[in-house]
Amino acid sequence: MTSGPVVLVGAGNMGGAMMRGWLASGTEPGAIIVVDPSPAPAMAELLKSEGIRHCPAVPGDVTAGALIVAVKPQMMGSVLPGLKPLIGPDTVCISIAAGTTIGTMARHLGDVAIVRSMPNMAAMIGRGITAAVANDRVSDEQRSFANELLMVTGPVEWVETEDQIDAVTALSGSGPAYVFFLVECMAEAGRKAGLEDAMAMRLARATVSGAGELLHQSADHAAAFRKSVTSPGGTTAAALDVLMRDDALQALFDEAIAAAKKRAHELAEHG
Ligand SMILES: NC(=O)C1=CN([C@@H]2O[C@H](COP(=O)(O)OP(=O)(O)OC[C@H]3O[C@@H](n4cnc5c(N)ncnc54)[C@H](O)[C@@H]3O)[C@@H](O)[C@H]2O)C=CC1
Ligand SMILES: O=C(O)[C@@H]1CCC=N1
Repeated sequence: MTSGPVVLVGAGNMGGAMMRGWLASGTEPGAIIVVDPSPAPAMAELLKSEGIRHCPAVPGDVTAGALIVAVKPQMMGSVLPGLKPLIGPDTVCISIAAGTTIGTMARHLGDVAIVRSMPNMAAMIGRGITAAVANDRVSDEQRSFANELLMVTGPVEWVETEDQIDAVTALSGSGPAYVFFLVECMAEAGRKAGLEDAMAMRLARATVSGAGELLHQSADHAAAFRKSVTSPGGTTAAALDVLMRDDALQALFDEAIAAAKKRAHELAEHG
């Protein structure tokens, strides 16, 4: 099954992160083929320097061992039909696109082995988290091959239903953006509290990345960390009283994640 090359369709931010992960984990450049009509200059340079075959259009002489589709969701409908020639009886097709369902992929690609996955942007530094679901055409061997290809950007969680992938998209797929916005909000609040702009941003960034690193390095519950920052009657308690009042922040997150999940369903409908 692994005899065919790994064909990456779309070498942008996410596809590029995966490709760099494959190279770092020892995949031979000759075992990778990239299909992308307009890769960014840095990516085009990397393909050249690594000696990775770059095809601006789908090649006619390749049967993929794994086919990884990493184009924008809105492109999926126009890109998928052209990928059929890359698929042989043993190919496992892996999508990382938000929203596009296994059903939509099968409509374009045929009754083939399909894994729908959702990584996140921290894949770019090998610190992502990916969830994946497989259709019933995926063999154990194909599933472990897919797992190997996905885990180069961080841990992989396998879920049972596609509905869960939409929830994953809303939580961890889009999640880095919520954290970046949190940094922006904290910095702005710090500025209003009297700090100079750039310093407020430096403090907010370092706070969020440091807290993230604590979570990364320890298995302790987030609530346990929160409690150890919070002295009774102290400054943190005063701030948390505001953030937790009437479940304010929780209610906002409930609404935000439900909106993202709904959007994933809408993207699926337009697939
Ligand atoms: N950016 C993120 O944080 C995350 C993105 N995703 C998913 O990953 C997918 C890709 O997103 P990004 O990497 O951010 O997008 P991107 O815009 O950085 O990359 C897309 C790439 O596809 C290429 N492309 C365009 N038309 C093509 C075609 N016909 N054939 C082959 N390649 C083509 C573009 O040249 C570009 O290099 C999306 O479906 C998105 O839902 C999933 C998780 C996180
Ligand atoms: O915003 C999006 O649609 C994609 C999916 C997860 C992160 N970015």
